[in-house]
Amino acid sequence: MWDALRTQYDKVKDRRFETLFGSQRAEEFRATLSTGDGDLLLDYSKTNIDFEGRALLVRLMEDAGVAARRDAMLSGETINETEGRAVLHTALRNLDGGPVEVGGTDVMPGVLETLGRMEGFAEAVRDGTFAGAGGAITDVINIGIGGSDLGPAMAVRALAPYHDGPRCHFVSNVDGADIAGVLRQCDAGTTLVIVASKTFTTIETMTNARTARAWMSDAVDDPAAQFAALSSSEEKTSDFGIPAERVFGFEDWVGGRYSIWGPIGLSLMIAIGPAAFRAFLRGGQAMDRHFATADWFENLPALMAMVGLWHNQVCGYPTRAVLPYDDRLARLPAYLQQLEMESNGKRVAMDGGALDVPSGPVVWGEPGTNGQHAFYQLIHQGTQVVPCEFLIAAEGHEPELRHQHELLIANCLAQSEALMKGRDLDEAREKIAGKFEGDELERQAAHRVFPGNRPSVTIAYPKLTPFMLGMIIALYEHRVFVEGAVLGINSYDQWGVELGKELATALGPIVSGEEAPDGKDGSTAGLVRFLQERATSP
Ligand SMILES: O=P(O)(O)OC[C@H]1O[C@H](O)[C@H](O)[C@@H](O)[C@@H]1O
Repeated sequence: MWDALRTQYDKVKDRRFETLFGSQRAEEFRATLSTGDGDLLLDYSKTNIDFEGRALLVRLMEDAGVAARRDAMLSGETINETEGRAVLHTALRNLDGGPVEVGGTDVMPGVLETLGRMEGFAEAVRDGTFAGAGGAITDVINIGIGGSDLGPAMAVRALAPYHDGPRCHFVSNVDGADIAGVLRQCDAGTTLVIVASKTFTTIETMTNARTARAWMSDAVDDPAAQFAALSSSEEKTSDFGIPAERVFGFEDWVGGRYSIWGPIGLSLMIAIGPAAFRAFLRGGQAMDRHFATADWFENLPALMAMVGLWHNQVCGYPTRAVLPYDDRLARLPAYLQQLEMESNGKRVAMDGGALDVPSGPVVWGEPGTNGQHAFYQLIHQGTQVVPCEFLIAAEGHEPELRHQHELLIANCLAQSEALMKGRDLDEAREKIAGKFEGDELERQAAHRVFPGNRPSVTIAYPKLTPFMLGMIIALYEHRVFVEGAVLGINSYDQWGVELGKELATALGPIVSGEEAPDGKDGSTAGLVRFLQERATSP
């Protein structure tokens, strides 16, 4: 099927897809998920995918058995084969969807019980029933990294208009600068520290948690009373001294980068309240139902995956830019970097054999319009094609600034139009005709040509509500699933992060001077010496 797709690409690669727009293209190459809480539209008509290409992409998914694998995931089978686990983050948002079994046991009673405990605790923090030594909680610090940070940090920022709880801070980096900057803003007597770590062994998180505990001990008599833990290892949380009533556990079938929907979302729940958090879950659930049942031609995650596979594995475009025209989604690109690149950045298929196609693009991005004044130059005129993904809401949360939102929309739509249409030499000449002549006119005009024919998709929605954010995140999760299933890889392990961790542990005593850097390569040893010699504090 890849060969057929490559042949299709060779056939269409010099065609300007702008010319495809005739009677029906815009309607045929978009899909909408309509719900009572808002509609989500995916427009992928500004790509070089035509009816033939799309039919081949659907066959690619069918040949890979994506539907069967999807059903296996949703019904709790052990699809994460390299770790021997089910993949069931969908159960965390299965609010009224009936039983989900893992190994013959329904997991839903446990999921709903934990959700209820989280809600009770979040309410108590919000209404002051749960207080610190100095009174009602004013600040919450979530200490976690990777999946235990990026989800809540992204969502808390995205849903800022719904905040009516204490302030939320996020500490992730082992660089002391991160925690020092946050602690400076908080009063220990009125701060709740949430230690978020699925494994409760991650060195950055445990180091920051100990620093926070020491800071708290200096100010309050019982620091453990102002700590909560989110983890799948309840034994380790009690070793750290966090009482069971403030430990919110989850099972190993929730992957770190898919964990925002459960206990790892506690800081978000405290910020926006349990009702809004449930709306977020319902948004995810609406996308799950759509993904499980919609025809591939209408299925948003599948269509997003088809576009992704076409651009990276078939056309060979090495990166993809995520460009939210929604400032509160500023952390979405970072969140998606983990979701997509940690899930599908793999060179070996499930059977251990090498992949014969690229493993997925580098994902990057920044909110618009900021990026327009920075890296869009390369997107428009650089030598490589960067498929773009635009996100835009019909309205913002600032009705009094409607004129600014209209400018935002105009800019977003202008970018995808410019990428598609470009500007040819004649138009470029015309623009500057009065200013230059002869050879100089030719030279100057060449710099003002935009090749165009550069693909993008646009995701549009009414407003960034908790429900809508839930739909958007679940859309991306299932897109990753479909791409991984087509590539035949396991999207749910992450062995690629292990080697660096092992080497960092071994380098610890060398950096602190307890051991000599003997045996290290010359570059590493030289860097250790340079940094040791220039450190002025012990
Ligand atoms: O939640 P934790 O167990 O502390 O893990 C935090 C993160 O670190 C690991 O190295 C993984 O690469 C991530 O997938 C994970 O989200």
